[in-house]
Amino acid sequence: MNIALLTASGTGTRTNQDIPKQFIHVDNKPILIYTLEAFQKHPNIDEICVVVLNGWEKILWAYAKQFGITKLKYVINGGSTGQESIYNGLIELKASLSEDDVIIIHDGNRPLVSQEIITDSFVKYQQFGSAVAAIPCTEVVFVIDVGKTNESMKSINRDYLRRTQTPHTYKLGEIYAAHEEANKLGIINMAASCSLMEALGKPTFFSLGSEKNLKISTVEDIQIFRALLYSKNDDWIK
Ligand SMILES: Nc1ccn([C@@H]2O[C@H](COP(=O)(O)OP(=O)(O)OP(=O)(O)O)[C@@H](O)[C@H]2O)c(=O)n1
Ligand SMILES: C[C@](O)(CO)[C@H](O)COP(=O)(O)O
Repeated sequence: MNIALLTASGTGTRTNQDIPKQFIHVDNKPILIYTLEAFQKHPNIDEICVVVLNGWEKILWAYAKQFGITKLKYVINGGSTGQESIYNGLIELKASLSEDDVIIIHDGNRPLVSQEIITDSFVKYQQFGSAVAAIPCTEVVFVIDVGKTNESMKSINRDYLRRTQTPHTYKLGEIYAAHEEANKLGIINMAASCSLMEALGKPTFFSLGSEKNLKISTVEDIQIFRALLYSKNDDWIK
C-alpha cells in the first residue's frame, strides 16, 4: 500500500494571520484541500493521513467530505516541531500498516504538487529505495560570514547544489526506524527527512521537483500561489 502523510500542524507564524495558513481560503478552498486533492487524484495513492493542529480535526473531516477527499483515513494531532508531527503520523501508521508499506510525506502547504512529481517520487523510490523531490539552483549563491550580512565570503558552484522540497518517499519501516534513532540521539527539529537521514549517515536520492511546487511560508507566497492557480491553463507554456 502507498500512504500519503501530509503535515498540517504548523501554526504559520510567518504569515501572521488569524488562522493557520493551511486553512486560509484561496478561491473558496482551503490551501490544504488543494494539496489533498492532488493525492486524492493520484492513482498510486491508497490512503491519506493528515497530522493537524489540535482543535482542527473535525473541521478537516468536514472539508474532506465537502471536497470529496475519500482517501482520507487518518487525522491525528501533530507535535511541537515538524519532525515530531511526522513521527506522530508514523506511530499511527505503524500501528495499522506493514513495515513494507510505502509512505510519501508531503508538506500540507505545498498545494501545487503535480501528478508528475508524485509519480516520479514512486519511480525513484523503486529505483533507489527512497526519494526526495529536489530542483536545481538557478541563482548564484554566496556564503556570508557571521555578522557580515552585506558582504560575500565565498560563492558555491550551483551546478553542485540541489534545493529540496517534498514529497519524500520511504518504506514505513525505514523512516520509522530513522525517527526512533534520531529521538535517541537527541535530534528533535529535522522535519526534512533528507536532513534526518544525513544526520544518521544515510544518502538521499533525488526525484522530480518544480519551482511551482512552492511551500507557502509567507503572505507573499499566497499571492504567488494565487497567480500560479490562475495561470494553470496557460497552454502556451511548453
Ligand atoms: N509543528 C509543526 C510544524 C510544521 N508542520 C508542517 O510542516 C510543513 C512545513 O512547515 P513550515 O511552513 O515551514 O512551518 P509553519 O509552522 O507552518 O510556519 P511558520 O514556520 O511560519 O510558523 C507545513 O505543512 C506545516 O504545517 C507540522 O506539521 N508541525
Ligand atoms: C521538508 C521541507 O519541505 C524541506 O525539504 C520543509 O520545508 C522543512 O521544514 P523546516 O521546518 O523549514 O525545516
